[in-house]
Amino acid sequence: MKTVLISGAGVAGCSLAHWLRRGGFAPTVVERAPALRPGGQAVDIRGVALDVVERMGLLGPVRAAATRMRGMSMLDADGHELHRSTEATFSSGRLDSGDVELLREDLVGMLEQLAQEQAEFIYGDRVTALDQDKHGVGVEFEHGASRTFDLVVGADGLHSAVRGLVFGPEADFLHHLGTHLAIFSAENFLGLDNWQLWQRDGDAGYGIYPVRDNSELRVTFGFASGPFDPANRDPEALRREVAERMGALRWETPRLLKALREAPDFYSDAMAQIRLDHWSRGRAVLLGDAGYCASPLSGQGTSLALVGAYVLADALGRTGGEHRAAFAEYEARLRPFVEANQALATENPGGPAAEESVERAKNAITLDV
Ligand SMILES: Cc1cc2nc3c(=O)[nH]c(=O)nc-3n(C[C@H](O)[C@H](O)[C@H](O)COP(=O)(O)OP(=O)(O)OC[C@H]3O[C@@H](n4cnc5c(N)ncnc54)[C@H](O)[C@@H]3O)c2cc1C
Repeated sequence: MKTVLISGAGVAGCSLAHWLRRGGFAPTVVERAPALRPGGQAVDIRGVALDVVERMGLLGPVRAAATRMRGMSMLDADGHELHRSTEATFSSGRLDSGDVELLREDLVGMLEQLAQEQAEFIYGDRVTALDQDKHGVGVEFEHGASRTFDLVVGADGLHSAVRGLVFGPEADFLHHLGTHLAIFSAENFLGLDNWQLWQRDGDAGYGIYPVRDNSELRVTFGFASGPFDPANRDPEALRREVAERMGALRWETPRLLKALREAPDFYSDAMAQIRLDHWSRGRAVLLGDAGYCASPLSGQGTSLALVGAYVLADALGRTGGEHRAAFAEYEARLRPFVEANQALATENPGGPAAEESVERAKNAITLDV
């Protein structure tokens, strides 16, 4: 049985572990965090990605966990309502579309549970060195003993370590989109009932919505920023920087600042895309945000990860694990889909992509060849 090391237990890594096991491979997932990572806002599953979820047997649970937003209000800098909509929200698009929006942590929990039954999971460790030859890939870990695998997959997100080890420095592939995001939870002190608030104040603003039956809020704070310095990724330094930027805003900022300081699930990153000419080198291949992050602005990062995992496992299965042929097929099938979805983030700077573009992009691939 061919062995595959997957770096990263996010949407991409957990999905791939499931599909590889079903295809007769032996996957091992190594995740840097000590346990499943909570936090983040809601993510969207759209178009072809819903078919993938259905083939995993998860469409029912995913729909049951979907957010139930009724609409949204846009606010001015002092919190006065400028406009409201019961047809669409910024986070999920049209409310009558059939697409699913759910909390990232709920989706990853379901995917991890499915994969856990079949794959080896190692938490609290990470790859530190890779050494490929024609027989396999020698892998060194920060804590565990060295091992050899037939293949290695980098599914370790925007700042992928596997990409760094195999392809080179992040700065060569990361395209900053000019904004930085921070996401954290708060009590529902605004009394929101399945209703989103979006507020803009100059080049910064909040997106706020209630989750878990309105029992808590997830707050997104976005602000214009220069290119992200990958070296400066200490979470507490980021939290201080975010607090400083939030301090310039009016409205509910004092209470939001208190929530930011106390939040156990603070997450922050640059809005950026990853673009590479090739997603594989030898026995190593990239998947999801690690290889082709489209940024939260596209609304399609989760769907790309789900579809990418399916296509990669399918290609490996049909080539009997012959990685050169499989990686070439994976890339040929997936690249047009990736490009159509990355374009959603840049088509209308400062606002959402056109509905027709989203419809086209979310279905720009067929699962069966
Ligand atoms: C905590 C968190 C919150 C997020 N919140 C949002 C959100 O609110 N909205 C949104 O649109 N997108 C969010 N994202 C990004 C979104 O999940 C992805 O764009 C999308 O789901 C694609 O998933 P992925 O599996 O490729 O990458 P990710 O979801 O980023 O998963 C990558 C995984 O790899 C792990 N990892 C990182 N480095 C290493 C390493 N060196 N070794 C081992 N493991 C490693 C990470 O801990 C993570 O579990 C979030 C990501 C994270 C990690």
